[in-house]
Amino acid sequence: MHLFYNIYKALENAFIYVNKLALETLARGPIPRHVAFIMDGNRRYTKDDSISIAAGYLAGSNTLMKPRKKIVDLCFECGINVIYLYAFSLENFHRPKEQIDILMKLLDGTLGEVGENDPLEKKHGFRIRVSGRLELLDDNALRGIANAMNATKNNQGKVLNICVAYTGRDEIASAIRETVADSGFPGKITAKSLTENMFIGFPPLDILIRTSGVYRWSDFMLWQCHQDTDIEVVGDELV
Ligand SMILES: CC(C)=CCC/C(C)=C/CC/C(C)=C/COP(=O)(O)OP(=O)(O)O
Repeated sequence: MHLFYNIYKALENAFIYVNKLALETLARGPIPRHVAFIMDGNRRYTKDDSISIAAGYLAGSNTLMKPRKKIVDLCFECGINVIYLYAFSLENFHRPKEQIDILMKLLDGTLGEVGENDPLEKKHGFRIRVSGRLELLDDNALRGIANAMNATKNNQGKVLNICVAYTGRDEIASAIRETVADSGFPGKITAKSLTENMFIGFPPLDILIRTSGVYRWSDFMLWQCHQDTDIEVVGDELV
């Protein structure tokens, strides 16, 4: 028993050391500043492990949001200042209602916990912004979202953007509508005026990561994937 415990401890220490080394190596740069994640493959993961879809989404959410070396923690530790998550697309509304309800409850559960006693938020002091057609969400999700945005609204610097009820094309269409409504004149539509009316706005993306091994864009952040130095950054607190 004693021998097994020693082997276990040695492996644990080796793991901590390798982890630290990997982080230090990564931190030497260059570090991307703005990174987006398409959080795909949660249902496929449930088939391999024969667990419920709810458990699969919870595992996905925990992999991102839990403290101690999970994705958001690691990104902020490495010096990435702005993270974007694609948590629910407009297309996802076509899924079975029970699956939509699972995700809405998860948003409420995870975002509803953000606040004073949340270790991840305490460690990094990041702001949470949620973008998309929030009016299409149910009360569960809206409650969690309101809590997270409110609890972190005074935080400066790091930002966790969560896109819900979102697609990139809908964002662009909505920005065109807003720009015309603001100016009353289609001639006022420019790349800059549209940027100002996007749900997410800027800054542009450095890296887009899709989990699950599938190579597809899925209509995420189409506008922001373009690096254009001529466009003024909107909201300098995001840079
Ligand atoms: C708090 C917070 C940010 C929560 C997010 C939770 C989460 C993991 C959302 C992902 C939702 C989703 C519809 C993924 C895409 O396909 P899929 O993974 O459903 O299915 P697939 O395996 O069929 O591609």
